[in-house]
Amino acid sequence: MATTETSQVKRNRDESRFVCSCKCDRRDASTQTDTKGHEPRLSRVNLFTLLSLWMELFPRNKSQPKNAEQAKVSGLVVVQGRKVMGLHCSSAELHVGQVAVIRHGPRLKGCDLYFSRKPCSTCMKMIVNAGVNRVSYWPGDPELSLLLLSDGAAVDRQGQGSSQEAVELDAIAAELDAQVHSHRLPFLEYVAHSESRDARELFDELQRQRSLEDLTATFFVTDELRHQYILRKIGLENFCVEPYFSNLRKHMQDLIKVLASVASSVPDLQLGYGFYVKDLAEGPPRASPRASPRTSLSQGLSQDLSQGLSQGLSQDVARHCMIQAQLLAYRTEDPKVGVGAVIWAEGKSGRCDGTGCMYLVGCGYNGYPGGSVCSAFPWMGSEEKDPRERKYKYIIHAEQNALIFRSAEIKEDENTMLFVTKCPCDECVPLIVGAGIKQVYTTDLDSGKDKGDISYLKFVQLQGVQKFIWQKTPQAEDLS
Ligand SMILES: O=c1ccn([C@H]2C[C@H](O)[C@@H](COP(=O)(O)OP(=O)(O)OP(=O)(O)O)O2)c(=O)[nH]1
Repeated sequence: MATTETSQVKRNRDESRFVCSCKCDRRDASTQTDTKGHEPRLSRVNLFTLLSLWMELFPRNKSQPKNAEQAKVSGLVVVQGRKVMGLHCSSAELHVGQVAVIRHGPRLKGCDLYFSRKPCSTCMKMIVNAGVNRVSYWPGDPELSLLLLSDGAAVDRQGQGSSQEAVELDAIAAELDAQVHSHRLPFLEYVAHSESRDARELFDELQRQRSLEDLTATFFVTDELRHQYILRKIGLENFCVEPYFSNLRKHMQDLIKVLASVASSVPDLQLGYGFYVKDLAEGPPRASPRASPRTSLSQGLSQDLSQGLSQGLSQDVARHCMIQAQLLAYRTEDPKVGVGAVIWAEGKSGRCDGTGCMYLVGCGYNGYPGGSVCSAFPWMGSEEKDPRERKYKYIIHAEQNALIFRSAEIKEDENTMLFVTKCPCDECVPLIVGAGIKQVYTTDLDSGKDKGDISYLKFVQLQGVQKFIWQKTPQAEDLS
């Protein structure tokens, strides 16, 4: 197994990074910021770490029985090279490591796995034997929780680390969190159009605060002694030493803050917004606010599809997927606007995953061609007079990258759904239709605009693909 972590941990356990990824490509090596006055961006490692934490929170059917061993739900991101192969979470019956083995089997060879909790030794032995390149996990309470044990005796041999195991966290650029909240965030921008300033600020603060409290309670071990105890038990005793311990906790808190800001940038249903078929005159919205994820996802869907209709996802699943896309947008290489896209499909089988029968098809963000040096490309927008200095001909759109780097084929008889943080432009609409995507979840803020280099005219006329547009719920609309 090609990993040089043991020596690198020592060299890199400094203020900026705990473990250096020795396989970074040229651009990835720049981590949080780019060279041309770009806004700070998330590093690859931080993106995958945040996605794994977020996957742990995939909306689950509340009536599902608890895992018999009381294992904590975990999230997982499977990455091969530049491609995200899967986003998973554990189910009532299976740990997320088992889900990975079932879903990917031999395809795990050479992959990097990002877990939201240190997996148990049973999962770890299978994963390592599959030939993975690296297993990275969030250094909090592990899957087999040590916080649940009254006498402190670990039931699992948590400390038995393999050489592929690593904790990978990059320092967050100081401005990133502020930027996450001030950036042209499409969903908050929509709110800004429709609410008074006071309502907006209150709204914003409420969401963010609530989100931060919930995420901290889930992912952070507030008590330092407990945290040190956990680190020792899971084989990370080196991180208990200062200044590494404080740095580690600071990195963890910074990442949780970013996740809270991103999550609160897609306000939830309680605040009166959701994804609905746009023209309310067409009848009641098809995405039901109260439907549980699995009921609206799986029941009767193929039947509905054969009639050319689908109910749409439950609001909490749709919002969850949009936040995945919003996280991806923070890897953008466009200095002005980050766009993220994820494509999920609803399979006919494979319910072992905590995501039910939903599986990831692909994901992407807007950026310059892979493997290139982005400073070689023009990066100005429409404000630049010289067309040769504008970015539009070079940047690959989020939807395009999601299709190019997809890890699964799009099947005609399945419901395939695109979640994209910006209204698809005229370059992307034909790709969406041609690829066989059946539903698009997005915002239509740009819809109908023609900016010359880029236009957004085709989406309005798009037929045969259901459009779920982020807007006020019909109930909130009635009240206003
Ligand atoms: O379907 C789409 C449409 C656009 N983009 C990306 C490509 C490009 O990186 C950016 C262009 O965004 P916009 O249309 O907002 O242009 P701008 O020049 O950034 O902003 P402005 O509206 O000020 O002209 O968005 C996508 O990824 N997918």
